Order: sequence, then C-alpha cells, then structure tokens
Amino acid sequence: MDMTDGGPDLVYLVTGGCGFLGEHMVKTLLEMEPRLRELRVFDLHLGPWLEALKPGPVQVTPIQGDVTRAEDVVAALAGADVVIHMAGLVDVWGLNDPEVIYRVNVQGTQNVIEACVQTGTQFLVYTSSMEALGPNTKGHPFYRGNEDTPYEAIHTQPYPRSKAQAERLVLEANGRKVRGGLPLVTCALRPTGIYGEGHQLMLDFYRKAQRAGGWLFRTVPASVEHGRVYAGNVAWMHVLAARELGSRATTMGGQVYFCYDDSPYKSYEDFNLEILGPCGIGLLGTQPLLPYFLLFLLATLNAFLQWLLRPLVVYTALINPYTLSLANTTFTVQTDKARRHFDYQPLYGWEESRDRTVSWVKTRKGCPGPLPRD
Ligand SMILES: NC(=O)c1ccc[n+]([C@@H]2O[C@H](COP(=O)([O-])OP(=O)(O)OC[C@H]3O[C@@H](n4cnc5c(N)ncnc54)[C@H](O)[C@@H]3O)[C@@H](O)[C@H]2O)c1
Ligand SMILES: CC(C)[C@@H](O)CC[C@@H](C)[C@H]1CC[C@H]2[C@@H]3[C@H](O)C=C4C[C@@H](O)CC[C@]4(C)[C@H]3CC[C@]12C
Repeated sequence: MDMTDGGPDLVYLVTGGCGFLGEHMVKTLLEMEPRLRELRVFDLHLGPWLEALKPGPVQVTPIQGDVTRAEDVVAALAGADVVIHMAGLVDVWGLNDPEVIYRVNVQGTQNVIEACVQTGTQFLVYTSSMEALGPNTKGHPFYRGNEDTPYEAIHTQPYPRSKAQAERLVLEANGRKVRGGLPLVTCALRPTGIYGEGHQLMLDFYRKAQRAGGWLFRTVPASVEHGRVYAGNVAWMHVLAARELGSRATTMGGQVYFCYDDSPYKSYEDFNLEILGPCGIGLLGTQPLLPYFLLFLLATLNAFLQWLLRPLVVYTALINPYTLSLANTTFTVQTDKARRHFDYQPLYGWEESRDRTVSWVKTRKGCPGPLPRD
C-alpha cells in the first residue's frame, strides 16, 4: 500500500503511548499526520492528559492493555495499518527483575510482531535505543559514529540486552507475510538520551539541585560526550519513518536509524546544565569533585544495598556500577541515514528544543514529587 497518497483513512496504533516519549508521539501524530483517521493509544497505564486532547477530526482510542498479553495486542492491532511500538520498561536501576524486563521488552515485542502477522498490519516502527549497540561493558567509546560504524556490542545488563534482542526480532521480521499475503515492513529507530517536556529524570536532577542550594556537583569529566536528542524530534522521525515505510520498503525495510538532531555534543551533566542553568541551577567543578574510585565505591555500595534489601524493599540510587560506567563512556552519533532514506530533518532546532524543555522545567519549580504529565 502506498502510504503517501489519499485522505485521512489510516489507523495507527502507538504502544506505550502514555509514556514520556509516547505523549510526544501522540501529539506529534495528531499535529503532523494528515492521513490519520484513528489513533489508538495502547498502554498499561493510560494518562489523564488523553482526555484533554483536542484531536480534531481524528478518533483517539485509548486502550488499556499489556504487551505481554498476546490477546491484548491482537485486539488492539485488528484493522490497524501502522504500529509504532514504544512500550517498554526503561530500567537501568534494578527496579524490575530481569525476567520482567525481558518479558515486556522482548516477549512484548514478539507479541507485537505476531499480532501484525495475524491481523494483517503491514508496517511496524520500533523504538529501539542507542543501548541496543552500546556503550559496551568494556567501556569502548563510540565517538560520533553512525549506523555502519564497527562496534563490539556486549551487553550484560537486562535493559540494553532486551533492547538489542527486541531490535533484532523486529529487523528479522521484515518481509514476513502478514494476513492477506503482503510483506511486513519493519524498521527500528535508536534514540540516544532523550530530553524534553515530561522528562522525569531531568526534573529529578532539578529537584536534587534545589535541595542543594541550586547546585549540582560534577561527577563526570566534561570531555565525555553523551548523545542527547529532543523528544519532539524523535517523535517526528517516527512519523516520517511510518509514513515512508510503504513507498520506500526496499530501502527502509529491516533498517536501523539513529535518532539525531542539532542538540550539542556535551557530557551528560554539561548538557543537563543547558536546560537547568536557565532555571537557576549551577554545576560545581570543572573536573569531577570526587575521584572515580570513590564514585565507583559509592556505586558498588548502592548495588550491595539493593541486593541486601531486595527481599524487603527495592532500594535504588542514581549511581550504580552500570549508570556510572554509562555516564563515563563517550557515546555520540553523527549520521544522516534517516535524511538519506526518508528525508528526515529535525522539526525543532536546538534553541527551540532547549527553550521548550526549559519552559516546562520552570513550570515545575517548587512542585513536590513526580507529577502527572499534562
Ligand atoms: N528515555 C530515553 O532516553 C530513551 C532513549 C532511547 C530509547 N528509549 C525507548 O523509548 C521507549 C519509551 O521510553 P520512555 O522514556 O518514554 O519511557 P516511559 O517509561 O516514560 O514510557 C514507557 C511506556 O510504556 C508503558 N508500558 C510499560 N510496560 C508496558 C506493558 N507491559 N504493556 C503496555 N505498556 C507498557 C508504560 O506504561 C509507559 O507509558 C522505550 O522503548 C525506551 O526503551 C527511551
Ligand atoms: C550521578 C552521575 C554519574 C550522573 O551523571 C548519572 C547520569 C545517569 C543517570 C545517566 C547517564 C547516561 C543516561 C542514560 C543514557 O542517556 C541512555 C539511556 C538509554 C535509553 O534507552 C534509556 C535511558 C538511558 C539508559 C539513560 C539513563 C540515565 C543515564 C544512565
């Protein structure tokens, strides 16, 4: 089917549509996809903001469901033309058992693929992650690499391993016959660290700094570059990939694309300061204030406490051996594959991406605890 012609007659399903990225996805589809007739928003936890949407002529259908339940996915997908599969457990802090992460991220993705085959949905865009590739457990840097840059992907942690496995399932499913005999066309998009309105972790850093008198303390050298990309641009890339999969199946089918925009290459903490600085936050130290071995000791202690307390309570901390290693390993991308393959250009420039995020953080000043996203 050529997805680029015709009036509003397409049915899209977004799994994980009520998450941080999912909300941007839903709003960007409603704003930027003229062929949309129905938008199904599938999530374990439906957000109250869905009720406040002004979808215009598009029918928005909230579906409370679980990707680990095949019957939920088949029911949600019946009659859909496109599925954008974003649902997943984003957990590098040990909040969830590894088996649960595998069940959601890998088996959930397999359920989506099988449901496409069973119902005849022909186009699947999967939200993978930079972590499907790295950084690897040897701490090898990936410096402004692209989709063809050789890199030894080694995963020991449940989350990155699950993203790599799920991505592989999606890419290998490209070309399978779906109900009706047409081929399934798939691709996977790999965002680096996403920021934007609704980014709870950015808010956590903001509140942590507010409690410390407006200061964050540098723990990562400024020289360690970490890729970041604005949620609105990630959502826009998904819109374009879904739109072009039909007419460019030969080029795009079975391909991975890093998500990128004009966000600057900086260390994780220096990048956060681009957002939190205008909110009155400063970053203390031009070098890490603590030596790495002390940070590693702290990270190891946190991991030990989590192990010790697990039968009673799930203890988590920002710093664990994995997040410390991840933060200290350069991983940035420099590519134009999405532009070459489906004419992607960022929808938002760096200044606008930053200013939208800063404005959102400022609206959260002084608010207690995690907030429902509006
Ligand atoms: N946040 C990032 O920096 C980042 C970077 C790269 C890739 N990603 C990927 O983007 C996707 C969305 O991430 P996010 O940051 O918005 O996370 P999020 O936790 O905010 O959103 C995930 C959504 O999936 C839903 N979900 C979880 N388990 C489910 C299940 N069993 N059935 C149905 N829905 C379920 C959650 O309720 C949530 O709404 C994930 O696949 C993640 O791996 C995120
Ligand atoms: C306390 C310091 C060490 C501080 O700098 C820790 C930062 C740490 C919480 C983040 C550093 C890198 C982040 C990850 C990265 O942006 C990519 C990711 C892949 C994505 O699929 C999910 C989110 C994440 C794992 C992201 C999580 C936070 C960091 C580990």
